[in-house]
Amino acid sequence: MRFANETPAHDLTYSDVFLTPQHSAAGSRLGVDLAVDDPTGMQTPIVAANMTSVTGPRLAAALARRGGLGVLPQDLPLQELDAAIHAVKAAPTMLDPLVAVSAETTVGEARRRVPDTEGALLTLVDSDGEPTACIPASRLRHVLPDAVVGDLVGDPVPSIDDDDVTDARRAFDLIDAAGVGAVAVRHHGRIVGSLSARSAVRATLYRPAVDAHGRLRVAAAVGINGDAAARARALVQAGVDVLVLDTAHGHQEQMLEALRAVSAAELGVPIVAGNIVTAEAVRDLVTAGADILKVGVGPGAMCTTRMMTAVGRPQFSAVLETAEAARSLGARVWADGGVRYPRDVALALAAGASAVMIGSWFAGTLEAPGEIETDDEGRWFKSSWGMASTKAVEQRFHRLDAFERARKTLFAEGISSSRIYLDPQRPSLDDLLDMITSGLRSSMTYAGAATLPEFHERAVVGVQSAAGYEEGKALPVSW
Ligand SMILES: NC(=O)C1=CN([C@@H]2O[C@H](COP(=O)(O)OP(=O)(O)OC[C@H]3O[C@@H](n4cnc5c(N)ncnc54)[C@H](OP(=O)(O)O)[C@@H]3O)[C@@H](O)[C@H]2O)C=CC1
Ligand SMILES: Nc1nc2c(ncn2[C@@H]2O[C@H](COP(=O)(O)O)[C@@H](O)[C@H]2O)c(=O)[nH]1
Ligand SMILES: [K+]
Repeated sequence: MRFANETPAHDLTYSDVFLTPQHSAAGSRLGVDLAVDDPTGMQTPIVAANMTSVTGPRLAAALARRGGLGVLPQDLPLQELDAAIHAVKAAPTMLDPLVAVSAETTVGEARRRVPDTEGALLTLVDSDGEPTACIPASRLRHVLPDAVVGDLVGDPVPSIDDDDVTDARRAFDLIDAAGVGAVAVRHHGRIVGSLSARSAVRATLYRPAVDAHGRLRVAAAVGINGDAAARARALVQAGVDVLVLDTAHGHQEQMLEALRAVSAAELGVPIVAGNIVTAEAVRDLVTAGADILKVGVGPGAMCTTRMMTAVGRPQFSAVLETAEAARSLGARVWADGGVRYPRDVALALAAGASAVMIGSWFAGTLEAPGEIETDDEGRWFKSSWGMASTKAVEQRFHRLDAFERARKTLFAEGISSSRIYLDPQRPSLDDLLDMITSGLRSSMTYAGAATLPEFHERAVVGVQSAAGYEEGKALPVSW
């Protein structure tokens, strides 16, 4: 990447910069390869943050199915992490996962689990948990919320055989020929999943991130307090593919000790560590054993660090400088935090990040762990909070006595409660990924790049005024 004019004298963030179009030989946006240039096995450069309100097994599986990686948070007890890792490993790589409801489930509850969007299905299960029929979520439309799903079954949606699903194009044609948005998928007559026409299309655009056994990949975070190496070993034994050593101030002695210990354990998985924002921190953490650095102090949507401490660094410059330092040592960086538009993802990758970590944006999806709530105007939202907020600190240290817990909460550097609204047009993670990756694919062809390393090499970045940034926004009503 190079700047179009002289290298700026001060640090910049995403909205300060723009990409200039370059001569392109890339024929089509569909020909762009998004495979990730780091050792994690990702096929799409998107990581879901290790935040309790963002990444659980459902979101991690949904993201890995599209080539990205979910990082399970360090605050979960080991037993729960173990179950979450197993759930991701058991999840389908191609089919849509079943959302099971019983005949007694109320319509209100079913609607909160599967909103009425194109191709959305509910799967009715019997008392043994065995799927008996898939029905479209649209069937719950105009029905009172206290009715039960069992009374609405009627004709189930058509089904196809799982042999037909190995070829996504053929599966799409079968779904299309059936005249429905989605079908049930059967193996020897038993319902094993469902597939929407959109998912069949997506299967031709994304490659899942899978391990050597063809199972979806998943990462997990480890804090720096306690025996980090023992916890890391337990996680790898449970099946984790990538470890993320994570603390607010990654350039500290406790982190370096934890990194040395985890690295010495030779667990055979890539080690990500952070958060940092300087080239000096890159060198220290790589020397201690990090393969990838997690970069970003203060850009996060739930983060109050900059206002509390004045510490941090505008994210574009932080990524640019650390990525260069990391690449010179054979390491990589992930750009963590502050991503609000697809353009921010493109800019982080142009600056040299191998992947981009997203938190709050993904908290507002169907797949995020929280329940859907409804505000006074009927709009759907999910609750989110920062991992350094009073709420998170109280949860993390619930085992400490009240006095010690009170001392810890003094240092809160995050928001305890925020509402992340679901976009009614794009309520699922898949919808957001489509938006992000189509923006990115297009961005890459404007820069004349067919792969992410080429994008980093060829990108030319300009610096803009606030008015220049404002000009780029769409106008929903006339001016
Ligand atoms: N990217 C970002 O900008 C930030 C991210 N976070 C996220 O919040 C979560 C919790 O992280 P964290 O608060 O580090 O908790 P951890 O549980 O990981 O503990 C941090 C340890 O580092 C010590 N420490 C020393 N200086 C600092 C400092 N300036 N900030 C924080 N700890 C310090 C703490 O001791 P003691 O408590 O005694 O001081 C404690 O022992 C993580 O997921 C982290 O990524 C949090 C803040 C900023
Ligand atoms: N200073 C704080 N940073 C936090 C907190 N919780 C999470 N984070 C960081 O934000 C990113 C995600 O950024 P987003 O803009 O996509 O939401 C996450 O990975 C952490 O690094 C917090 O409480 N305080
Ligand atoms: K912030």
